[in-house]
Amino acid sequence: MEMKKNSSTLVNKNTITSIAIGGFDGMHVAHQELFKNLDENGAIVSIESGFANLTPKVYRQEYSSYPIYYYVLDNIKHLEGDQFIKLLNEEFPNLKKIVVGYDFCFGKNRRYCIEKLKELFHGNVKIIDEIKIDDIAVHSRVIREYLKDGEIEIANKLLGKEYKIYGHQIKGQGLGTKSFVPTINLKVEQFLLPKEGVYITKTILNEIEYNSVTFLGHRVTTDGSYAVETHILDENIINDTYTIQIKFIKKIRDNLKFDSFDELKNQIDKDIETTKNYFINVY
Ligand SMILES: Cc1cc2nc3c(=O)[nH]c(=O)nc-3n(C[C@H](O)[C@H](O)[C@H](O)COP(=O)(O)O)c2cc1C
Ligand SMILES: Nc1ncnc2c1ncn2[C@@H]1O[C@H](COP(=O)(O)OP(=O)(O)OP(=O)(O)O)[C@@H](O)[C@H]1O
Repeated sequence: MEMKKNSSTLVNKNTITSIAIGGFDGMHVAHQELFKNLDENGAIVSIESGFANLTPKVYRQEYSSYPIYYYVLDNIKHLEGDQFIKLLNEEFPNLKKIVVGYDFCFGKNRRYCIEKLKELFHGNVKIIDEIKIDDIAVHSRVIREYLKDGEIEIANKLLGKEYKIYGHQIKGQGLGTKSFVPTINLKVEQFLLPKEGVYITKTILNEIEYNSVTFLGHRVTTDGSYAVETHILDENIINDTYTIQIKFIKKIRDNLKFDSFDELKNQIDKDIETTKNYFINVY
């Protein structure tokens, strides 16, 4: 069967001797634990469901030095167990070891799981027990729920890093500089956005990381439209970069509707103070 592989991956598949298999959205702590069990000729086999929104496909390689090969779930989900293993052996002719988690299942109707994998693959099968942090099982779906609740600190713990999104600059209402504070307005695609509210963040422009405070949500006080806006602290940035990255650190408050621009301005000033104090105390 014709398989789509990551065109940016230049490693010859004949050299690969071990693989980790899964969805790998988030490249979280448990995923990293799987990767630790790969040898130096290891690779990541990423099965694309089309729903990844923590680390959408093109952003995933950043989080591992092992080459990632992508397979579209729809192209392989009809396979019987032996056909799936045959495919892996054909794709990676020198495959000696497969690393998966305790809940890994594959093939038609996910009918085949760990025992079948051990039976069908003639090599080393390494199973990773369920990884938990502070008694919370680490899974992409669990991390998504924490982000949707604005629980960034827990999400980041499970991710093993600060949750980061990519976006590009768009024009805002033009109100910020005039009435409030200057902000960079972003258009974000593919990434899950945390709950509406105000967050302590870091913003990366041209590979330089700045302390920042970010609002995301419907601008209920002004035009009501959905916005992602970041204010860089203590810097007068003329931003000419197309790609902007935002790392989320902590939620300060919910999105609020104010009766006047003055009240919103006061609150934004307080948010900036809160953020500055955070960076002074933590870094
Ligand atoms: C730190 C910060 C907090 C904000 N909080 C709110 C808020 O609680 N409610 C709201 O409607 N808009 C909030 N905003 C968005 C402002 O309404 C927005 O910056 C203003 O409309 C200017 O938009 P513009 O950059 O498109 O001109 C906030 C903006 C910042 C930078
Ligand atoms: N907490 C965990 N402990 C051990 N292995 C895990 C854990 N989470 C995922 N894995 C393993 O990592 C690989 C990638 O799986 P997958 O991307 O589906 O993980 P997930 O985070 O559980 O995703 P989802 O929440 O969407 O099910 C699989 O082999 C899976 O068994």
